[in-house]
Amino acid sequence: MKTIGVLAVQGAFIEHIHTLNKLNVNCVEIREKSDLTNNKLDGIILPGGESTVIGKLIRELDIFNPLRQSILDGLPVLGTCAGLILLAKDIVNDENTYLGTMDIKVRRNAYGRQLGSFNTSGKFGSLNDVPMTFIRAPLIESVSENIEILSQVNNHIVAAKQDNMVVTSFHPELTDDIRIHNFFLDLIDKKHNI
Ligand SMILES: NC(=O)CC[C@H](N)C(=O)O
Repeated sequence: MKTIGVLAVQGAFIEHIHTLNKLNVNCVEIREKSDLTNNKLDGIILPGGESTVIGKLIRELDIFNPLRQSILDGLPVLGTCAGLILLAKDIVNDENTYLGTMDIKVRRNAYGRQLGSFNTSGKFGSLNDVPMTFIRAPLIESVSENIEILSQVNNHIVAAKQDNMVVTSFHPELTDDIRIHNFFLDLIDKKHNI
């Protein structure tokens, strides 16, 4: 059985755990450094929430360096919403970057206040009609050529993959649809070559 860590310092981590519980995997909440170092993780999920807060907390809790190194070493990671922002190498409207492991340029809160939250559905890779919940979501403004675009909504990139890293600007954990989490588990099985 796979062991999946879920970064659990702030944000919508419990919803990811509820989804993973439907998928017959062992879940570990990552709240401190030892949770990362004492468990043999097959993958990790960085949830939505507030990227500035999560970014600050992982530094304070000493999670930042081992987490970043594990991702650079190939640990499969699914970053949703704030998790996507944490992984981006370039954040156009934030003076900081956080883990900075993925070759994407993102804009935080890209839909503005009026359209801050909405639901839609769309294609994700080979999957159709995937429900997507956007909450003050970031957009991927540009990607380098080593990135596979998995989903676009209204001509905006909302999901992408680079090697061991998959990101969505929406929240797959806030719907009953388990296919994106399954996609992530498949990615782990196939050693990133989907
Ligand atoms: N739902 C979310 O994760 C929103 C992300 C948030 N706007 C941020 O910048 O961190």
